[in-house]
Amino acid sequence: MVYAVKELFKTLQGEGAQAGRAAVFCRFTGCNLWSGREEDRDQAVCKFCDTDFVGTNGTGGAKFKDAEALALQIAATWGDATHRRYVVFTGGEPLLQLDDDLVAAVHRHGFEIAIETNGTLEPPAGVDWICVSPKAGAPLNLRAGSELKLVFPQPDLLPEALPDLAFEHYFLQPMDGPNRAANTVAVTEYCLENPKWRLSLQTHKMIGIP
Ligand SMILES: C[S@@+](CC[C@H](N)C(=O)[O-])C[C@H]1O[C@@H](n2cnc3c(N)ncnc32)[C@H](O)[C@@H]1O
Ligand SMILES: Nc1nc2[nH]cc(C(=O)O)c2c(=O)[nH]1
Ligand code: SF4
Ligand SMILES: [Mg+2]
Repeated sequence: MVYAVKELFKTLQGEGAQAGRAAVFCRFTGCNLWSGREEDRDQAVCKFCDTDFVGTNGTGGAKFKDAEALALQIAATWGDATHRRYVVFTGGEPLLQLDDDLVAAVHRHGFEIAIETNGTLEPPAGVDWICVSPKAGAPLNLRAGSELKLVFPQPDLLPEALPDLAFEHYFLQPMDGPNRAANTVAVTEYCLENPKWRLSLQTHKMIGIP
């Protein structure tokens, strides 16, 4: 199939349990919880998104004609190092496009595969690291994985209201926007009282990398 990619770049994973690790980020175009247009934000299921995922005009963005073409570009973006090759599929919502063919192609190129997903859709088999970030008002269908990363606060999706889940790690990430400082204080207090949860900061924003 053809894959629509907004941007493709190498950086450090900024968030969650893999923070600090070198990774190629493949940001797919499109999401099932928001059109990406500012005029639709108020009506969207997910209203706080910090990301432009519309079109294919970002750094390294393009339409790729098949899985091998995209895997080759991911490998070229990573460079020569053969050790700890890591790709993060994000978006937008990556599970609208990530399929068995692409998983197989990037595995053939020696990559571990991570996804950042809103948890509404099932992933293909073989994904090595699954980060689920549930959204208030959207179905949480993916209830197990490597890490749960809940953006906080979402008044209609508080941590204590989550159903039974089976993740290896549980993170709260302060919602970025006008209240980021207050949200960071609130997450800190929540983690102090509820040690199941850990603070995830968006460290890439702190150091000015993508
Ligand atoms: C842009 S989303 C793309 C992947 C997927 N659609 C999802 O929501 O998980 C990547 C990550 O950024 C988080 N995120 C989005 N907007 C944010 C904000 N304003 N503050 C903090 N985290 C945010 C999401 O919850 C998710 O964990
Ligand atoms: N450095 C960096 N780390 C990230 N972790 C998750 C991101 C995302 O937008 O999915 C992201 C991102 O956009 N940049
Ligand atoms: S689900 Fe993810 S990509 Fe979609 S609007 Fe929300 S944060 Fe953004
Ligand atoms: Mg981001």
